[in-house]
Amino acid sequence: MTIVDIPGSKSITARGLFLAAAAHGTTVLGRPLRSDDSEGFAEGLLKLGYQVARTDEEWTIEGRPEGPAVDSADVFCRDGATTARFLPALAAAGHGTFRFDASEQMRARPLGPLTDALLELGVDLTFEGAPGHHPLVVRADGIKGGELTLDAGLSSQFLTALLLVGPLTSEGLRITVTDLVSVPYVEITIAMMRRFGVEVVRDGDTFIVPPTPYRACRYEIEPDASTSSYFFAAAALTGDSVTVPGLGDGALQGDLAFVEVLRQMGADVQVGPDAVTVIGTGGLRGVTVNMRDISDTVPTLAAIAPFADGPVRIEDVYNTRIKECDRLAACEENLRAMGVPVETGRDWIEIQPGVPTGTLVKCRRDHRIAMAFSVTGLRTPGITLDDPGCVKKTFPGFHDALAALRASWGL
Ligand SMILES: O=C(O)C1=C[C@@H](OP(=O)(O)O)[C@@H](O)[C@H](O)C1
Ligand SMILES: C=C(OP(=O)(O)O)C(=O)O
Repeated sequence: MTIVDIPGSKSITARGLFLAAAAHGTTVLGRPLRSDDSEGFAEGLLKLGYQVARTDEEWTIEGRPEGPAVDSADVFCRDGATTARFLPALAAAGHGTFRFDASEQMRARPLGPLTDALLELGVDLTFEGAPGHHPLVVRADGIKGGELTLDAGLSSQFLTALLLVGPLTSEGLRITVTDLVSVPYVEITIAMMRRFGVEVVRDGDTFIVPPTPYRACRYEIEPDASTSSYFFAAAALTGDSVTVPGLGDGALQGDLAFVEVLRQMGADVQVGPDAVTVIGTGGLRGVTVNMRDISDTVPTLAAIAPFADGPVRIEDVYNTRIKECDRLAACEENLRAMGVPVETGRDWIEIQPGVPTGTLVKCRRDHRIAMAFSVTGLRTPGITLDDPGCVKKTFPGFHDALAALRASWGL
């Protein structure tokens, strides 16, 4: 049994930072993720004048329910969509002039449904370039609140940003969604808001957020379930076993459901109260799976799919085309380069059994493409990455962790 120490959840760290900044009192986040995305979020808060003290073990944040401590700031959100989508909402509830920009990759990703909602709420917001994209300037003067209709069919992060800012508005928010992807991420948001003292009421497609103040707390961040998927997949692929402590049946992250896909494919999966173990059983079955709720794990499944005894078909994942890269296209291109038969459509990919050959993986600056195809490399000699460093977005120590796993398995 190999125990793998997985760093903290990116999504929980980002929400923890937002909630801590918005709360009354001092919050301590235990075991936060230290990666480009989460450090970028923390740096953004610092730019907005919040106090954030970081050690490897915990981050301490002084809350400012009144909003940013500076009256102007220029925030660079790097590649992180949580930073780029959540922080403008936080700033809009304060007072001052705040500019947000992001990397070329993040500039290309959509923001429109969120910014339309903020405009509808009366926020003074302008785009320097293409409407609905970074860079943008928020001239903030508080948010009154009210009713909204939101299309969150491209990203649940639009809804999360509005839910998080809801309690900071003077009258609260009532948000009706016309479409919604990645639902488990919204559940993380609501559960964490509850820990910070705010109860969101859900009535069908409508989310009602009261103008209740957030209260600081001490919050322990669980290991990242999406990151864990590479190690669980590695076990399923090689016939070895991996245990991730700190993730269990009470985990908040929907991406833990990836282990259920591995179970369907034949792996032995044990989900206990404080740990999850995946044991490979020597073969993988083909599967058809809807991954709308867990789309960050699509590349992980695609990367082990050629080793299954039948086709692996992944459905309902259009929005993986607007992540760090077009992930369906990236998976298709790399699998094809390995000689694996693969087809894609607007929102699906189907991979046939095959024997992948070594190739230079084109990562498209996407950490998940790099990490996923590194797992293929456990069974395929000669897999190299054109951009190994891009893993820093969520797991700078990934290559060392995978090397340690290889060593413990004698691979
Ligand atoms: O809210 C979050 O923390 C996230 C939501 C998901 O995005 P979408 O809602 O855009 O699918 C996920 O892919 C992303 O990595 C993190
Ligand atoms: C899509 C991702 O990140 P984000 O949308 O938060 O940039 C991811 O981490 O796979």
